[in-house]
Amino acid sequence: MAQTAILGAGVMGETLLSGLVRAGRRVDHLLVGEKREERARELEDRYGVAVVGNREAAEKADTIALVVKPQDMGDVLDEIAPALRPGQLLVSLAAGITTAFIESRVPEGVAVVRVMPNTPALVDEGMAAISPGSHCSDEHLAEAEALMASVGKVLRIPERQQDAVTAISGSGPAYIFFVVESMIEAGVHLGLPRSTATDLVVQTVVGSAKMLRETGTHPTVLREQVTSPAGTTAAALRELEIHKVRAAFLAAMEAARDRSRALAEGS
Ligand SMILES: NC(=O)C1=CN([C@@H]2O[C@H](COP(=O)(O)OP(=O)(O)OC[C@H]3O[C@@H](n4cnc5c(N)ncnc54)[C@H](O)[C@@H]3O)[C@@H](O)[C@H]2O)C=CC1
Ligand SMILES: O=C(O)[C@@H]1CCC=N1
Repeated sequence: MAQTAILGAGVMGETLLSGLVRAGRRVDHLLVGEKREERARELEDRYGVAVVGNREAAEKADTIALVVKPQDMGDVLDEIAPALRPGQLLVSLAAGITTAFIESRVPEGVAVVRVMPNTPALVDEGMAAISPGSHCSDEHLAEAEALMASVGKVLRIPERQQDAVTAISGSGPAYIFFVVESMIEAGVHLGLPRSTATDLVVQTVVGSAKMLRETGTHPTVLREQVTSPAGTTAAALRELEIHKVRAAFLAAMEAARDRSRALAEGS
């Protein structure tokens, strides 16, 4: 089977690595490039995977996942470019970085796919949006799709939508965790033990997400089903409207989209 390399094994790189291992990918078909020595040893111990230099990983692998921070992408591409050959596939998971930027730094004929993943991939419930670069065959795109499908759902989108997608599903888990934190704190203010509040909130979020997915019912309808006339939910939702939570989400996601665009310009 073809070799896959993961360059940058932080939060997202390890998430992808662990997902591929769970999905049955043989460890001797995987290579990791990781700058931090201690982190490299940790991954070798945990997965039995070979951690090698970026250049060696790029020489040996057919598919190379780039999972470093956007600010480190230029350096990594400059390091591996001399080892790359036409037909290899680069799959970038970095926010903001365009396929054009990557293509401009690697030999012609190297295929590039841009992906926006998210951390629920750690429990095989990831949401990844993928877009092909300009020299990417259907086979290359299918290969990138299969890579990400090992840790969740995959959607093919035009690259111009990637900044908006980053603001929704890429950063989205953080918004949900923020809501969860806020609800737990509120529960504590209402006098519940923290552990009770945590159990209540986590199961409520999981149950609500499952309803959305399994019933396919519009969220507005599901919300109305909970909202009795002159009841408790109506009282709570009025406060959320007064505090402009809907507008706050719009502003937050516009800021995330704009930040993704700025990352593309190297800031
Ligand atoms: N964490 C998240 O929720 C998401 C992250 N991403 C993207 O994934 C990428 C990685 O993000 P995280 O894993 O959160 O960051 P991280 O900081 O946890 O991991 C980056 C890793 O790359 C390593 N690294 C840096 N320079 C290197 C080099 N020259 N060679 C080899 N390794 C090198 C670092 O030591 C670190 O372990 C970013 O581009 C980010 O935009 C995308 C979607 C979600
Ligand atoms: O915050 C970030 O820049 C990365 C990209 C999407 C989620 N985390």
